[in-house]
Amino acid sequence: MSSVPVLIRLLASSVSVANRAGKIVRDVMSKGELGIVEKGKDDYQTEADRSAQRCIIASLSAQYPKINIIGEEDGNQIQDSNEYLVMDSDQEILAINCPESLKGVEEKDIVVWVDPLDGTAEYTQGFLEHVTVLIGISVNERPVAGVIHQPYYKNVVGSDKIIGRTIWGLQEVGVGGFTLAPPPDSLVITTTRSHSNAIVENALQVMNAQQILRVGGAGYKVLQLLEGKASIYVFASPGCKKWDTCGPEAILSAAGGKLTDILGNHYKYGASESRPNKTGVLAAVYEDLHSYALSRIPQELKDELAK
Ligand SMILES: Nc1ncnc2c1ncn2[C@@H]1O[C@H](COP(=O)(O)O)[C@@H](O)[C@H]1OP(=O)(O)O
Ligand SMILES: [Mg+2]
Ligand SMILES: [Mg+2]
Ligand SMILES: [Mg+2]
Repeated sequence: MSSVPVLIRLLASSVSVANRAGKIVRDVMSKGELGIVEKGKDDYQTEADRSAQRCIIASLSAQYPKINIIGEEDGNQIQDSNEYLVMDSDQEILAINCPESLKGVEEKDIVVWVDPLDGTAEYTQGFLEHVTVLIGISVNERPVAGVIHQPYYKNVVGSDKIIGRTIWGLQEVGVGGFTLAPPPDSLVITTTRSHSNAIVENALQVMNAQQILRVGGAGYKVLQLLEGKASIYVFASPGCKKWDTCGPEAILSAAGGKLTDILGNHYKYGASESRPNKTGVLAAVYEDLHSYALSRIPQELKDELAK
């Protein structure tokens, strides 16, 4: 067990803890007491965000004390979180052959970005399939592994109905938990449904898209790219933060895709980086779609966001 490199063990633990966090998200909803707190304009937190984060951070920090773990929500009372401790590891991930380049990674080299519930606005409004739990693992400022868990995904396996699924990605290994599909035949853009503004709309208009999907969450939109439901994810606004993109970017790049800001630059995921992704999000599985979108965005709009 201890011969398994820490990065693989951490990804295996992240898959297990994301599953548990997803159950917490469902349980809070079915109890019906969301405990909504307004953090800012169009920015909410619920009991599900708080409890899921406590579960993830308590579980990972108990097992990996030297890793820097950064979560979206404030105020983690780790001391009374024992009921939430998840010490399991996903066996399929544990069996992965670690890429040579990641074998020597130590706990102190790793920064983990946690979004316990991505798509909080949609969660409170009943768009439950948009909700995800995101765990992003970065090394040397780059996302190398990640997990997107969908607590409300409906699966039918034989005669059994299974709720929830977990998607993972690891640099140089690939992705799992779903089937990668080619992009749609026509240009389909996916974007925000709850954080739009004039600049966001301007960046959509110039794309000449056949269809614009307005859905919640960075995790869900990246999944739409991976499953061939959308061609490009365009969000020309500063609202997303490092925990929104670290996990999804890791999975997208493990699948050969690309996530950048709207200027085409990669975000860095070191612990001292500022939290907001100030210059927006542009993502696609295919390089030509990403560069098409990049070429369509007017320079004035890029300058406006980069200001
Ligand atoms: N203006 C904003 N204020 C707070 N969070 C934002 C904002 N814009 C985006 N986000 C975060 O980025 C995610 C993706 O954005 P969108 O759904 O608008 O495309 C949101 O679900 C939200 O994450 P979270 O729900 O975890 O707070
Ligand atoms: Mg939030
Ligand atoms: Mg989020
Ligand atoms: Mg969140």
